[in-house]
Amino acid sequence: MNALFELSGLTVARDDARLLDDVTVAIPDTGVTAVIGASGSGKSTLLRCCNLLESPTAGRIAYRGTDLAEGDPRALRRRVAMVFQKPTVFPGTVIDNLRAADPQLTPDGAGELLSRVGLSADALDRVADTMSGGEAQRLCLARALATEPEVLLADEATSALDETSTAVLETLATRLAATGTPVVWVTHHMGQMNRIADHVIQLDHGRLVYAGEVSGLPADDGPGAKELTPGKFHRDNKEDS
Ligand SMILES: Nc1ncnc2c1ncn2[C@@H]1O[C@H](COP(=O)(O)OP(=O)(O)OP(=O)(O)O)[C@@H](O)[C@H]1O
Repeated sequence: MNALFELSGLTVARDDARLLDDVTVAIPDTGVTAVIGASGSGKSTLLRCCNLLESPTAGRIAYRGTDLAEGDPRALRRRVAMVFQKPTVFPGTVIDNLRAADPQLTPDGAGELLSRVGLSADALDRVADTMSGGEAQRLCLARALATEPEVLLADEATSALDETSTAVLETLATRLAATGTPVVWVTHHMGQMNRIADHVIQLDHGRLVYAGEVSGLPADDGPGAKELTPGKFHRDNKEDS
């Protein structure tokens, strides 16, 4: 299997706590990989390491065979785009936001990006901070796609969104993956994992507890399991069963 990201002994320690503890795993270079686990299990930290927003205390990450520590973080982030739980729009209009990622973007190109995330091209001249949370998140996704990234990382990107916006983002993720742009998607929701993911990485207290296909997850966590309750995602937690 070709690895998109290869994590070797990845450890992140802060204030005597191990946010990630000796995680060794290869994230496949195809499809959607869901990163799951209870609140505080280290999902965001893992994703942030993949984008050089966080530095490991020990271990290494290779991106398509090249050690991330050897690269330029800004150049990497154009190739490995990331969207976060809370959308952050820049001052100015929608097209200003998109041009922050690609200064050469034409109005037609910008309209095309908006249509990919289910926003109307009429929104190009809207003041970005007047958008609803769901619209702002879609704009952030369009902005992330403006650099034509090789990979999309999404950290709980739909957790504050309504069903319509969630469905748009999920569809986009699976389409991106199907057209050669792998997606790594942090989620609390087993339903969402089942809808979009091909592969899963499961963390528990900073440690890797499962990596593989969705169908191979243990019954408690696998297809059909109920939604995760933050802080209650442990296979041996009888309250969850
Ligand atoms: N800079 C830091 N210093 C100390 N502890 C931190 C720091 N950043 C995160 N943590 C702690 O590390 C743990 C892992 O955090 P992380 O955000 O990676 O988990 P998560 O699985 O993404 O959680 P959630 O699902 O709630 O977003 C948490 O207990 C968090 O409080």
